[in-house]
Amino acid sequence: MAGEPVNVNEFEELARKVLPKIYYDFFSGGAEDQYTLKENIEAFRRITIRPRILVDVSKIDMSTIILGHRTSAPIIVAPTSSHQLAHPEGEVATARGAAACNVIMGVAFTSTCTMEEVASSCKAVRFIQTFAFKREITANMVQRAERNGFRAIILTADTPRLGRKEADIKNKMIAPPFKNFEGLISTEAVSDKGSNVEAYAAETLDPSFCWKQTKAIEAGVVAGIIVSNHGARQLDYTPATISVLEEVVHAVQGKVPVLFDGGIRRGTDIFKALALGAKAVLIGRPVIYGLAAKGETGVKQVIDMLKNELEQTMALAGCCTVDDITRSHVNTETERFLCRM
Ligand SMILES: Cc1cc2nc3c(=O)[nH]c(=O)nc-3n(C[C@H](O)[C@H](O)[C@H](O)COP(=O)(O)O)c2cc1C
Ligand SMILES: CCCCCCC(=O)C(=O)O
Repeated sequence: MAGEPVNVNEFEELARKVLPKIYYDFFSGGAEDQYTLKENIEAFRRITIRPRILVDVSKIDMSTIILGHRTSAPIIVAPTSSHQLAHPEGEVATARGAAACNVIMGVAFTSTCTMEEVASSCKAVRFIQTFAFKREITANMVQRAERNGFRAIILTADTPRLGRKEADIKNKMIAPPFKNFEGLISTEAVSDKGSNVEAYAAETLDPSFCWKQTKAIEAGVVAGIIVSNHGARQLDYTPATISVLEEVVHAVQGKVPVLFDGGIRRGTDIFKALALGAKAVLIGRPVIYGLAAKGETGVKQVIDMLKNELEQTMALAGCCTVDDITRSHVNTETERFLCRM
């Protein structure tokens, strides 16, 4: 690629060049056959946009309110682990990039900078992500989240154990120290069976956690739902997230906002997800590729790129605000098929 990257896919190319193969494989890979990984991207290509023309689009406003926080666009940085494997400044640089773009930063508990380091690095609105960890780890995380001004807790519910990422197993992927666990478990977790990320998981996750224990839902403390398949890193052959988004939106009946992630690489993808009912989207790998390529600047450039592309899509589709984006602005494959019958 000659010159500066002009889209997210070109940022991935840059990241692939600068990262050691073992880390590029870790960030880019999915579970087993990687069917779902490809589908997360391909399913977006099967959705087409139905623009409105001759609309006054001289002013486009992408801003929105997510769980009470006004942001510049319906974009959130997805919680992803191990940012220092992409760049020495790790999650601190990512959070600063998010803050510069005025979007929400999702921080994984399995980050390489501590929650405290991220919190003191910038003014980004921050959400902390947790797995169903053993109780003492969860209690510690909640107390620190409150103390450090995290505004929401994202509970990742699809990980009673870790998905099988075969590249990591072959590469004998070594997890970096996940510093938030310091004092809670041995951060020297090791395994002789390939990826030691699995050793971390085995030591910290509570696989018995189930619906019986999720009193939170009954108590009404669930403020939102994220439609996600973990970037296709857990159970392979689950459907592309964009293909099930609408079904979830219907089931939720507007009781809480529905957020979305998986395979967003273009502003048109964000537009499609909003048209199918998402309040906002989370972006995982593209942010990591920006971080790997250029640190904080790269994170900002990736988010700005997606914002610019969304703005362009809205203008060309005749939508001045995110609320103007409706279900009738997209056609799914099923609808096109039915039209032909
Ligand atoms: C390298 C990597 C690490 C991730 N780590 C976590 C994690 O620690 N916790 C979590 O809930 N999700 C994690 N995810 C899933 C993301 O939150 C998100 O669902 C996914 O990246 C969205 O798909 P995308 O990468 O296509 O945007 C991770 C994803 C990637 C690619
Ligand atoms: C308890 C360690 C788990 C790390 C998982 C990171 C992750 O969700 C992913 O790589 O995907």
